Amino acid sequence: MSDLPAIELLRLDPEIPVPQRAHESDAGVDLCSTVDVTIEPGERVLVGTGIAVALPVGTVGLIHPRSGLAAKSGLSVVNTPGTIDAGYRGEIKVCLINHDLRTPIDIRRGDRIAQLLVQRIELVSFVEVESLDDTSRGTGGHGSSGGHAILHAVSALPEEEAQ
Ligand SMILES: O=c1ccn([C@H]2C[C@H](O)[C@@H](COP(=O)(O)OP(=O)(O)OP(=O)(O)O)O2)c(=O)[nH]1
Ligand SMILES: [Mg+2]
Repeated sequence: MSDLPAIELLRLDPEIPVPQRAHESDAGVDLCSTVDVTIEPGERVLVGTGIAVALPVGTVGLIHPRSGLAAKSGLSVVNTPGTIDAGYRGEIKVCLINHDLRTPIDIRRGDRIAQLLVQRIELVSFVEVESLDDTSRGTGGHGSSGGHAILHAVSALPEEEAQ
């Protein structure tokens, strides 16, 4: 499916399965927790996956949350997407967070907690200049083009409540 060579993968914890795609065209392979842990509402915890990889130079590994767990329980990844550098040979770890306001999340050893995507990247260089070219966007950002749901919600309120 990819013209990259198969990526060397080390199981640091032999009981953890080799990461798999749930379906052959899925973007990510699922990563499992090596530990049992309970994440309290609003808390975060760094969890090992028992996996190390040797990514080819010119690629990056990205750690994404799993949408099912996010929707059902509020589980996410603090630094989503996590960046796995091509030169990194340590254990892939996932910084999980419980976004639910009330309910703790129980993670069991072997649970699929996140997914690893591998993407090609450009190892660009940067050159310092005195000024940048003109564009239609210019320096506008952070909502300069409008159309934000929160603004619609506020403007839909009766005038005294919107103050
Ligand atoms: O979710 C993640 C993110 C990173 N890493 C590992 C692989 C990555 O190559 C290394 C460094 O990650 P990053 O550059 O995001 O962290 P940093 O805080 O900048 O650390 P460093 O100074 O080591 O680059 O940590 C993980 O295992 N999981
Ligand atoms: Mg870094």
